Amino acid sequence: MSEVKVTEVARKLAILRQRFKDKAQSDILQLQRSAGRFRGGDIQGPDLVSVYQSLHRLAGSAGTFGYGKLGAAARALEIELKPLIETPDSGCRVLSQEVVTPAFIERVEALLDLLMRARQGTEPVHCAPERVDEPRLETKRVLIVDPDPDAAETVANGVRLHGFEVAVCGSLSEAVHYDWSGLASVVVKETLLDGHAPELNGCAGLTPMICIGTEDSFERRYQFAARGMDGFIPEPLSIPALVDYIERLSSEWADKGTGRVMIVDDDAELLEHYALVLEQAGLEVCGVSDPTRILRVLSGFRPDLVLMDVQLGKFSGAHLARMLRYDPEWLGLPIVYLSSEENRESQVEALSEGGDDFLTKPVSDGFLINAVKVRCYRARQLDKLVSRDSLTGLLKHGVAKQEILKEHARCQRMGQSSVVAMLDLDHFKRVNDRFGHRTGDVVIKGLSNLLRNRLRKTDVIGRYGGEEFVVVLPNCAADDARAVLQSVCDQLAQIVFKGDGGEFSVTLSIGMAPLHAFASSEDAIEAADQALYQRKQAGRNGVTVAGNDHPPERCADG
Ligand SMILES: Nc1nc2c(ncn2[C@@H]2O[C@H](COP(=O)(O)OP(=O)(O)OP(=O)(O)O)[C@@H](O)[C@H]2O)c(=O)[nH]1
Repeated sequence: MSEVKVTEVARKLAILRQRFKDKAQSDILQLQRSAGRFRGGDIQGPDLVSVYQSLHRLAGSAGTFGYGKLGAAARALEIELKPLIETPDSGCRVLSQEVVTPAFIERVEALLDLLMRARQGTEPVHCAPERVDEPRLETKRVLIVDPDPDAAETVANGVRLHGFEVAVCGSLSEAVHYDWSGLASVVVKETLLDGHAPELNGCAGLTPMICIGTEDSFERRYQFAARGMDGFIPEPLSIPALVDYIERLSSEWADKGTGRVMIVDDDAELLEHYALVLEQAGLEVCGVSDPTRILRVLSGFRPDLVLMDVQLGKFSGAHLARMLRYDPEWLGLPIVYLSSEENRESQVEALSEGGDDFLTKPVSDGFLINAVKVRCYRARQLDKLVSRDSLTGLLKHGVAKQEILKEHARCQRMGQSSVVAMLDLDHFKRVNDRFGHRTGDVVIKGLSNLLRNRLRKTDVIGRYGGEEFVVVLPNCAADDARAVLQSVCDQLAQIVFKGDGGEFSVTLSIGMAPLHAFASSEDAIEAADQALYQRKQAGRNGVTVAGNDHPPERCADG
């Protein structure tokens, strides 16, 4: 996040803090009026309830805005008052004499002092956003650090064929001056890690670092881990295996820093505060203050996680959580209550209705960021397990078809053009027969990685069957799609794979069709499949567009 943006966030947080202070002051004045009545022996049930609610609000929010002592004092009073609120009228009258003592009333009156003292700066206030510099990854650029320029260039060329931009450095001191932001990985030759490697101090956590080396032993691996390496890959180096490693690490890292969070809280200042803090840490946030809008917002925003207050005016967060689970689509959605409820029994009760966890208010900004990121990360990993193919990480057949259906509907609605394409590796059976199934798997992963890197983030890429893939290029004219898909064929053909029986390369056949031009997504897929069949008939290795009158040019059969 830029300095300007950090200052802007700090400015907004300061405004929120002032709003909280004004509101808290009027709440506390109200509390003092009630305390005055209590002193005169006028202790009424409704008055007690409203005092309890004000204390509860202060206890939950004051800490977040930097008034820790005020929050703690309100919390202590709230806890003492709670049994009174839960006791029937007759018992309440007896109990109130024991609880609402002169000392209790004095403590209520002293709340204003705690608010004012903080204003005069006698209470340290930690309200500025805690800066959390997260690595923001684009999985496109790789830095190779190897003192041997020829070896470095060979690796770089291999990795480039998989769709990455690659830069090369000869030493760590040169590497640390390179811009690491947005790197998918830094690949380091093992010899550079012998000795102290002080250049790497402070680099851990910036971007995934992978070591390549000849000696694969416990001692060596441990040494690399101590130097901050996130991965190790032994030589002789297989470029597809290295690319696969880079893909895996960079996708894990990218997931760690991101997430979509929906916050449901009827306290406007708190809601805005949480949203600013989380957005500043790189999360996408959608705030909902009116619980009746939850379902509508959920469908549009599709969060990884919901943070929900337990009491939202007349609505109970626990009931809302139960209601969300009516829809199978939201059965797996993690719901975390953000509440000042500390009582374990009440927490368990709320959890049993459909929530997954509790974060007790007030939470520090840093704790909130980490707690949310960890939960978003887990939710995304789980979602991947369900919707993604385990070998390639691409969308599974059914999920891909759903996405194509959605894109078809979008095209119809917006009048835009998109392209659907079916891709099939050529003579793949021969690869398996000659080099074995495991080598065949490396080829399938190689093509998946190439597709991920060559296509846009918004494109749909699915594994349709064994060695068959489907892609959708939204908002793309047929000529542009054809050029991109042809370049995928060309790049794949240049990649050299290694198997037990020697080196080899593979080719790819593609059939494509304009998604928007068909009445249904099924029809468009069928047309792309027919075009793929034509390409296979006409010699494979290339792209055929559905509906082209003349048969495709015949290519040399791979
Ligand atoms: N290694 C590996 N092979 C697979 C996987 N899924 C399917 N296959 C293999 O892919 C091959 C597909 O062979 P065919 O359908 O005959 O097609 P082909 O040999 O690619 O020939 P053309 O498509 O006509 O060019 C079969 O040998 C399958 O076993 C997989 O996950 N891993």
